[in-house]
Amino acid sequence: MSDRETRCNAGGQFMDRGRMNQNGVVQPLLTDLYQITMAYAYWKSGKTDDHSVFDLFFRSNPFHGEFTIFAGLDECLRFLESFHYSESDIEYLRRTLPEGTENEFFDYLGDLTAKDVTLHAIDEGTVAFPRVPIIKVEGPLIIAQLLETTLLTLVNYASLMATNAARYRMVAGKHVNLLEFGLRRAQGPDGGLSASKYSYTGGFDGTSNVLAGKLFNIPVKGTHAHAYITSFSGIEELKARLLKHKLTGVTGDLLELAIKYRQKLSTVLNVSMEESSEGELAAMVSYAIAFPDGFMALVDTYDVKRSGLLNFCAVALALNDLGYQAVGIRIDSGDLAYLSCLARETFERVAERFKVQWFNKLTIVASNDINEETILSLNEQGHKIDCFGIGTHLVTCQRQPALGCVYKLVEINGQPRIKLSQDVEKVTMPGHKNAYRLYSSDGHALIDLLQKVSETPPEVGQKVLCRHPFQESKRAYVIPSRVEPLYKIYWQNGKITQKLPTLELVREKVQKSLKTLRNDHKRTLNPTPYKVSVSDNLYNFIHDLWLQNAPIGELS
Ligand SMILES: Nc1ncnc2c1ncn2[C@@H]1O[C@H](COP(=O)(O)OP(=O)(O)OP(=O)(O)O)[C@@H](O)[C@H]1O
Ligand SMILES: O=P(O)(O)OC[C@H]1O[C@H](OP(=O)(O)OP(=O)(O)O)[C@H](O)[C@@H]1O
Ligand SMILES: O=C(O)c1cccnc1
Ligand SMILES: [Mg+2]
Repeated sequence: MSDRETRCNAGGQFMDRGRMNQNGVVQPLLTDLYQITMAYAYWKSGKTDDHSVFDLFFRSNPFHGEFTIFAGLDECLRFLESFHYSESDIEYLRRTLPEGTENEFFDYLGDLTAKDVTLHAIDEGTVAFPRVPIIKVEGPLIIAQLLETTLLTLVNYASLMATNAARYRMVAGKHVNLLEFGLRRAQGPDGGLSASKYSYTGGFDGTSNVLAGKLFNIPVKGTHAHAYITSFSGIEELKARLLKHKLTGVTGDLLELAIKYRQKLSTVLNVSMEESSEGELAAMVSYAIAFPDGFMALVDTYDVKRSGLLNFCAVALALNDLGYQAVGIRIDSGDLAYLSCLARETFERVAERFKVQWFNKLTIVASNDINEETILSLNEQGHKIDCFGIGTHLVTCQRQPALGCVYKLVEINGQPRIKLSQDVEKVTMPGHKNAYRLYSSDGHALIDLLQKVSETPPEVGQKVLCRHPFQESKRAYVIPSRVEPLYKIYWQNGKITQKLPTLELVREKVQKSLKTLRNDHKRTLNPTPYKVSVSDNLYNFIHDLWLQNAPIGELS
């Protein structure tokens, strides 16, 4: 059994490499069968070592937006590092490929690694745009081809998720906490883990997913479910009601104190005690005893106004008598704008009436089918929510469930390759290219420029002609104030060649990179497209090759 298999089987799905964890499901057989059948045919036809260049790019931005956050590079590099068919992989392939597949091919596969491949990429966490390759893979045709599906699966969802999360962060603003609550609704366990990881990358503050917390060192956060409240039907069920004072250690009766405050509060808040739920009170008292320093309660099980807030404030005031400060509430149904304002007013009134200043700072968490539009609408209406717990729409990427990154051969043995299509958008940009981001004097990204690798890079202060790749009349001169070469070599000679950033640093990079984008590219409604251009030289090269390759029809 290989090293990989031992670790996967013994340690569960993830392998601890001392850095970020690698998903054990990511292995050479996590691919489409056609990669392996092509590999055999390449091998048979003597093409294994043809020097190839593949571009990995997407054709349009997700969510009707004009930017995409590139994520997943770290996992791609770990995949290259561990790329090796185990004995049982080879054994499986022998059984699976057609009879007559030559034995020597399997021996060849058994020795295959990614050491002869060079991978160029833009930095993980950077904003990226359609048609500009985010990864370029260069090396022997057979291995470069075999990497296609796995690299795509590692980049597509990661980038989609990070982009989605970044969009939620943009609409929610800097000061609101965003928690990912999506595991139960995600596309399976692996989708759930990736969602937690990449929503953190995109700008969320934490996740409810405990395994993601352990594996990726993401803050884990949460409240409790309605079941906790409904599991109590009255105060007589309370087995524990005593709590020691935080400072003096003197035991107090939390239930008795809460009942006393509940009575007073019913007048202050003008709600009747009879209408409120005693089961809910009992549940809150018991939860507060379990977590006196972290008391956070769900207040919408019966009625936020008539029951939840009254019971919460009663327990929080009782805790205060015993030297503790409650944390806050979660609202999971109803009109979140109205209820959050009501809760905040209630806390302010209680703070004043009972002289407990910290009540003003209680946290209000809102959840329940929240998406980008809900947050925008809540912002318009005015709300007092400090934290959104977001699940389904975030992790399933409701507005667009897939990013369409593709992996295309653009050069072989120094010869450019072009894939033609009736649809201009789908014509590939041939040849090995470099990409530069050109910035204006105010620090904003102006345009991305693709060139042939043989061309001299654009220079600061020098006028450069930037052309639309397919529309002849669209071109502009740009005098950049800064030129950023977008690619770095991340993998070469069998090694990762850059110091890889931690997840935390990638998360910071996302926000920094987004800052370089003008607001009109980032707005939700009808954002301005960011320009992606080619050099004059590349333009002519593409169009000459296009003409050479497009068959000439005959009319009769
Ligand atoms: N003030 C608001 N403005 C816009 N959308 C809101 C507002 N308050 C809540 N929402 C959203 O409206 C939807 C309400 O959903 P729904 O009617 O299914 O829930 P509910 O009846 O309040 O609660 P539940 O069915 O979970 O008990 C949710 O998607 C929620 O995020
Ligand atoms: O709404 P989301 O964005 O997916 O956020 C996560 C949801 O998960 C929980 O609901 P639960 O599974 O208890 O179901 P319910 O609230 O829909 O009844 C929680 O109370 C949130 O409502
Ligand atoms: O901790 C929570 O409040 C939570 C976690 C997952 C789903 N819904 C809510
Ligand atoms: Mg819900």
